[in-house]
Amino acid sequence: MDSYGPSLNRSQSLASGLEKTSPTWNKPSHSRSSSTLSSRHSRQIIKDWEVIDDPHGEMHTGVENPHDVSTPGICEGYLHKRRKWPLKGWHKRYFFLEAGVLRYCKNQHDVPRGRVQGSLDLSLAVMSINKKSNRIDLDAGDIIYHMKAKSHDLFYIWVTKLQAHRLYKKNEAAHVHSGFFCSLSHSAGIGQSQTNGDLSSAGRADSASASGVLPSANTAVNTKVSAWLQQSHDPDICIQELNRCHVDLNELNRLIQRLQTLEAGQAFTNGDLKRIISTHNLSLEKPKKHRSGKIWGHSRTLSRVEALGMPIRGITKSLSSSHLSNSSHLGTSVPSIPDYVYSQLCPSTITLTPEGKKIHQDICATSLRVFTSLKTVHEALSHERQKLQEVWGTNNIHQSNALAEPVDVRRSSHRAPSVADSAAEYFDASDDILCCSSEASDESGLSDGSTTNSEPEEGHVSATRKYRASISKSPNSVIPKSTGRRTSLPAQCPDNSHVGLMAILYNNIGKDLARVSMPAALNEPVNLLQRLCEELEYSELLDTANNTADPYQRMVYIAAFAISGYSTATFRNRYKPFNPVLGETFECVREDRGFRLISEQVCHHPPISACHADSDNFSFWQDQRWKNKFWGKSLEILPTGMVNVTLSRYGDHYEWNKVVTCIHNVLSQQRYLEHYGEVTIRNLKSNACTCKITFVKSRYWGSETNKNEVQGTVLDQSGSVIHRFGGLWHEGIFCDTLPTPKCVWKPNPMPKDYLLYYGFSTFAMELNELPPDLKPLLPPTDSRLRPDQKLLEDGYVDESDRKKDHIEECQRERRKELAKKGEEHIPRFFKKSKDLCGRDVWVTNGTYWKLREDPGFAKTTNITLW
Ligand SMILES: CC(C)CCC[C@@H](C)[C@H]1CC[C@H]2[C@@H]3CC=C4C[C@@H](O)CC[C@]4(C)[C@H]3CC[C@]12C
Repeated sequence: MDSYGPSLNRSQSLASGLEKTSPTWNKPSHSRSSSTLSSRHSRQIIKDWEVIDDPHGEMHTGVENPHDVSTPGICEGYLHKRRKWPLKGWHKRYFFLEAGVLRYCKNQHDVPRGRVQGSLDLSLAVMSINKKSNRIDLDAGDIIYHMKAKSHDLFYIWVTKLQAHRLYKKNEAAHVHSGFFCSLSHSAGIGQSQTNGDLSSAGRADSASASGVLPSANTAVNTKVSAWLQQSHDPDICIQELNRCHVDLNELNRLIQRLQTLEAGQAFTNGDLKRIISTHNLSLEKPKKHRSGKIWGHSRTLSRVEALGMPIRGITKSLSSSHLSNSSHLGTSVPSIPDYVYSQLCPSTITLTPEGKKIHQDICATSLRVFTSLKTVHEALSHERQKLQEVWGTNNIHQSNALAEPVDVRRSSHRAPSVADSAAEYFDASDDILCCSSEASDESGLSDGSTTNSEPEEGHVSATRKYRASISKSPNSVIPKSTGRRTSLPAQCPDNSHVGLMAILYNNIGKDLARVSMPAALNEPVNLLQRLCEELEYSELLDTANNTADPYQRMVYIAAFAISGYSTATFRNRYKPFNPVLGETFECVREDRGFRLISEQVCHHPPISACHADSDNFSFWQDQRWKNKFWGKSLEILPTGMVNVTLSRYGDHYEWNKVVTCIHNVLSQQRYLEHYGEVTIRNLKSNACTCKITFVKSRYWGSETNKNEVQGTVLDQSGSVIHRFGGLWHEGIFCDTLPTPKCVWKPNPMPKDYLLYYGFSTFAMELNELPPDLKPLLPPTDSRLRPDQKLLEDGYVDESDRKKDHIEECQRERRKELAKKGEEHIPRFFKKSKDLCGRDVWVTNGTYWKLREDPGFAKTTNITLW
């Protein structure tokens, strides 16, 4: 098995499909950069990985069927697919590629039975390949497939096929969109004349609403939208371009038909070979000898060639291998195509007589024209989309907050794409964004399962449905009594939709997100130290656990606590917490909840935040660091380090891992968060029971109700299930095996207008509050005293940005100073230690609260951070 981490380490440029060298990727030394991308079409290789772009200069024109010139042939066969968690490794899956959609089944026989395990729309996917290990990764935002071919020749064929299908699917999407737009324009009376149809706004709005495109109920919106339509010239551009396209496509059709009539028989080029591969239906499985002679999956392809009874002209085995070996980007030496695949390549397409060559050139030129037209249409539509959004946004304040809405009311990627959505998706997918890891070598077991589509056991979905129904029947948690703390932030969150996230992510490929400086407009006014504290929002579950005599029931409450920590993410995908500077601290004293917490940024490289909380009932500590992997469309956060809880009454010491958090569609407006993976909770002081919690990865085609699903079991020493519970990490957890079945946890109601205030819960809002009587007690390193964060909280985004730059600059200076002296930063309130398994951990050194009381931080020597 090849390693996972290095595969994601990608760092140079590549000319995929095109025989040219593209500019080398330059990573700026300073992480903060708003510069545009060095080259939109640059391709990158980090280590052995390459991001495969669409072959812009080269059209894959299928010539098999002149009436359907652009449909690439089917491709099917076994590939290895990275296993779902919790198991590592690979399993063999039968893949079936047709009309731009890749589906897979457990085996070949499941295909005709329709037992599809997963499917991925290639037009939405960023494709990365590793030719050394024959690996292909597809990231479609919602779904990521990691695949491996068993030989280099099959790898070559699959990549060629996938490329062709992706291009096909994208073009198809563009056609659908332009067709849609045309019909919209036609129904609005613009007509074919291409003159600026002088339409009354009422006419346009009426026809649009009649076709159900615009919400007819909202007349204010309709009026705005019709005003927008009136100003728009882009629809006319689209119509002109599409007419041009139509003419060109007719020409293409004619050329291809002529080409087909010509005889094959001459040498062919790499381009030909790729084209042939793209065009044909291929079954990549070795035909097995079968009594009836009928083999599923081959009958269609092999029998066609056989039925034609054609001698293989034009291609000879030796030729094919020599040509393959020159192949532009798939490898220095590509082995010959296996016989059983080779025999499926119909030779009639290799028509390269001089006349054939000329036709071929014409086809390419015409295809390019079509491509350019479609690009123009696409740009025009994107522009229209933006305008439509603006109009919509001014009418609907929540529109701008749509991102932060609960996942189950959003998920636009799961409905049929709208014109606007698809245009954005198309744009996203055609950008060269590479997949990378913040770590050079990452063997993290967590990441292993994280990116595959989980295939929950049968019954999972129905169990969650039941849990969900029970949760909704359970009373809401009592609204917490007034604590005298603030109930709102001083200022609303800024609009950050203009910030060029793509350039930032590009420029910081391979870096820890926790070290990447972003414009303050992307930040939320809490930092990662404070977010650690947020995990204690439902600390009452630990209090309950400490008052529960039965060890199995106790475990249920510990599990509910572990899950509750993830619920803060529900409305928080638009802003990033501030990165604490080295030596920054944060304290949180909650008399009302009976705990106090301290946290400190203990290490900068890698960034590590440590925390420790105490109460009469429990202690809670963890040191958090995470790696991030950028797959082109999604950003995975892989936390390392364990969470620890001890309970005073029973002396239990629970320890558990964290799951992966994935920010899907990170660059687009369809961004959403998902947690997935398995948590194991162990009690290090007793073997009586363990707990397994599964954060189920949602299925792309699943119903909205299986999003954010969590299921868990408490097991006794022998592995028997003692308790079962489940629900959704943003809605609550129900346990039906307790003496009285009940909802063990439900999130607190959100404060008023929470979407306008970063999606913060009341608890989150209180974190950065600085009451006057607290100020003199804090060390000057406390996050509440950090001026940039405060400025942002108060709504001064530009000032915050400048201050942030300054603070980061100061941190760099301090680091240089230390390095000059050959010294290392020593954290003030935490020390490095080893846990029972020998892992490095950061634990409290017990000095914070003592110093705070005596002599008080005003009288100690403190470092100046800002
Ligand atoms: C680029 C920006 C604007 C996109 C937003 C990024 C946000 C959503 C990311 C950045 C850092 C991320 C956090 C980093 C670490 C953890 C700890 C983990 O155990 C739970 C998820 C959690 C708490 C992440 C939630 C999502 C997060 C807040």
